[in-house]
Amino acid sequence: MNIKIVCVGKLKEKYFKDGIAEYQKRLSRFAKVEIVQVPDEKAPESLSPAQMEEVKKREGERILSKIKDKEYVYVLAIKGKERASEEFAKELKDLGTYGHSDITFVIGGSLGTSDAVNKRANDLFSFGKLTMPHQLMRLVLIEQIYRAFMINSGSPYHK
Ligand SMILES: C[S@@+](CC[C@H](N)C(=O)[O-])C[C@H]1O[C@@H](n2cnc3c(N)ncnc32)[C@H](O)[C@@H]1O
Repeated sequence: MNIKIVCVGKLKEKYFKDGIAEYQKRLSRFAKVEIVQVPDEKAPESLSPAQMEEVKKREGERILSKIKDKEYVYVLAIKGKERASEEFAKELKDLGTYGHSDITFVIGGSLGTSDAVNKRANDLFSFGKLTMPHQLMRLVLIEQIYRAFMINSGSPYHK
């Protein structure tokens, strides 16, 4: 399975980089995991609603340019569908069984994802109602992907 995580902006903190690298290494026996970072739109702190939409639109265009038609796309969104880790694991297994070998996850920038990105999603995936910083979300997501593979392999990692 080929897993791609498309995200906005460069990771700055070493502790995030180290955590993500650790799970990427652990996942390498199950899947090829690629992390694609698109540039964030430089903008002042205070923006009008129209300017915010414009930032999301521009970042969205960069995100969409990294996604091919054949990819099954989960867009991470607070208002998406929540599921348990076991349900997510089964979904990933089923996607593989039914011929989806290219799975892409999208994490929006600090303002979230554009309508165009949300429309491209095969699934809007919520990790709960809490708003997480997009950089932390990368680490949480990759751990959950690893957990899903461990569940599917019957490992005691998932208790
Ligand atoms: C800082 S959040 C954006 C907040 C923005 N107000 C919104 O509602 O989308 C940045 C990105 O992290 C991801 N994210 C943050 N918290 C999340 C959650 N609880 N579930 C799913 N994705 C989340 C989403 O991809 C989001 O676009």
